[in-house]
Amino acid sequence: MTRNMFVDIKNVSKNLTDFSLENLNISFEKGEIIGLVGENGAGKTTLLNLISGILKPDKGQILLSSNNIGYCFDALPEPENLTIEQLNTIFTGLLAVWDSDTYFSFVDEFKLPKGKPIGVFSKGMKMQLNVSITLSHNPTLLLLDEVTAGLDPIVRRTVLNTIKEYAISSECIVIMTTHNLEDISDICNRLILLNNGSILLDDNFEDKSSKEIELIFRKTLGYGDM
Ligand SMILES: Nc1ncnc2c1ncn2[C@@H]1O[C@H](COP(=O)(O)OP(=O)(O)OP(=O)(O)O)[C@@H](O)[C@H]1O
Repeated sequence: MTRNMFVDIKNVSKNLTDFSLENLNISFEKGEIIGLVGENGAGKTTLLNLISGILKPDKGQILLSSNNIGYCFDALPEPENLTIEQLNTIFTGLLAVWDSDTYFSFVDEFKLPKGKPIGVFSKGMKMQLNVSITLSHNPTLLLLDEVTAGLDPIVRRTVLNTIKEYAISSECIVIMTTHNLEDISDICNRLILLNNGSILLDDNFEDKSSKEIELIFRKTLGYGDM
């Protein structure tokens, strides 16, 4: 699949009560898997919310090549009494782009039970379902907010591999926030470090270890070596 995809953020500012993101300029292109890192409160989720349209910029504009966005929040937002099968029925009715076959292929890959209420799922199962839903409407832009937080090493690896495979086969843009620098090392090819609403570092890379990324992170933020 070849698609001409971009996200273009131009002179964007957003003021929240005690936080502001000032005059942000940045672009993303197809094939990029961007790791968005920064300390707690740096503005990572705010930036994802601006890109997705959940938040509107006070100034500037955000241009997207497509509105088919897959936004995976850090918790499963669907009602807990529903089952995987019922969710399929709902999304089939709601979304013209919903692909049931893809949905059930992810559900089967993750070995998730289709008839149980999702509220009884473990954290890892919920995140695997979250990812399955996010990838089942052929999104051209994936926004992933801390999708590996609290996952055991095996589930984390499965989730990351699934995201990477989707990113490569669909040539979409992935923007992923994480506090785990191994996630960046494992699947990303671009690192963005946000601090207090500003971009401190924007680095394209191949094959960097999480240790090397941590050193860059610490150096850029002015912390000494460990
Ligand atoms: N709706 C809102 N109204 C007011 N302030 C907000 C709102 N949403 C976020 N903020 C503030 O904006 C700042 C950035 O929050 P954000 O969630 O974007 O940070 P983050 O980098 O994702 O943090 P974390 O790593 O802890 O998840 C914080 O100070 C937060 O309190």
